[in-house]
Amino acid sequence: MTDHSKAAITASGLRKAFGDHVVLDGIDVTVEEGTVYAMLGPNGAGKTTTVNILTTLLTADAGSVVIAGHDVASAGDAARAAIGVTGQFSAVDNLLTGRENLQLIADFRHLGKKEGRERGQRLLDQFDLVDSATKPVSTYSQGMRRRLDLAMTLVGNPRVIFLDEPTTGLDPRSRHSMWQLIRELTASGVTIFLTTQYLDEADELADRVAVLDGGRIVAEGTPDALKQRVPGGHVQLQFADAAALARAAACFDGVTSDEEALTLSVPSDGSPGELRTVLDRLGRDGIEPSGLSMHSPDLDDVFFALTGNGEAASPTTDSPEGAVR
Ligand SMILES: Nc1ncnc2c1ncn2[C@@H]1O[C@H](COP(=O)(O)OP(=O)(O)OP(=O)(O)O)[C@@H](O)[C@H]1O
Repeated sequence: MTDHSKAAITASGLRKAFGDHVVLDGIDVTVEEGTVYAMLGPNGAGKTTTVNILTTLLTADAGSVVIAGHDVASAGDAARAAIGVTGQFSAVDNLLTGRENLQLIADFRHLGKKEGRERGQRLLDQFDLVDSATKPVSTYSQGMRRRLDLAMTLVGNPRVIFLDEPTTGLDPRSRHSMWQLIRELTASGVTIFLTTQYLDEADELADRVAVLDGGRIVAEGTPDALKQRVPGGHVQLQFADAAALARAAACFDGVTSDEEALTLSVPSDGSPGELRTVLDRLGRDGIEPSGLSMHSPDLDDVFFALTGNGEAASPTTDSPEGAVR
């Protein structure tokens, strides 16, 4: 990885309450230039509130925010000039075509006719929207709308981009194409702050991940470092019938058995030695599993261990594979 020494986003001691509901209870965020920072959290954890404060749409009750070297309290305009925001609710105008939407933003940014047209064309190319450029957005698929929304964010050439749940509700193919676009943006030096409910998305894209829960950041680090913090590795054993499953379950402490799937999860560090111990123990009672697989801890394990609130994290839209369940 490149050596990133400058922070694109620094927030310290952010607090926000709505009435007596404390949503953010003193959070600190540092995002290095040219990296992807993912904020994870169950529904209602305060992710959008954080994005709104970092992007100056909302004022914090306490704390400070510096974006691309500009303090939002004293140099809000300069901070805003450096950022682009793509929210959960698309900003595109359905009645206009893709090209017209891009042109509108270019005009709004006073880019000048020629430059606006050229930048719009480049973005249509980059985001694979050329064929639909002259069709009204009302005819676009969800994935196309999200791509156009992100393209519109890029018209102003922002150095820091905020993506609030960029792939919620997208089908797997559209998610992957969005991920690819995000990777290309970071490769060009752009800094990305994204919120997501999808742990695999954070794992795929983020250099650092923060888990927000109860108004605080309960864990922060690289995806690998976070995975090392929680147990979650296990051997999953499959059995041919319920009787074998029950006998096997009695051999170990701390196991989880699934009587419908006829599987047993035995906590393990995933080493060959531990696997041998498990199989030897079953062998002593003459129990033979019909299949087995090893599982290393993943971000799901981190999330559930740290938030204790897995159910609340279920997305309200269709969940693509890898969503929080
Ligand atoms: N303007 C507001 N007035 C009152 N309460 C608010 C306001 N905005 C947000 N909240 C509350 O603050 C809490 C955090 O909301 P926020 O939208 O930041 O969460 P989130 O983590 O983004 O959730 P989701 O994943 O559902 O988008 C919620 O309980 C929400 O109801």
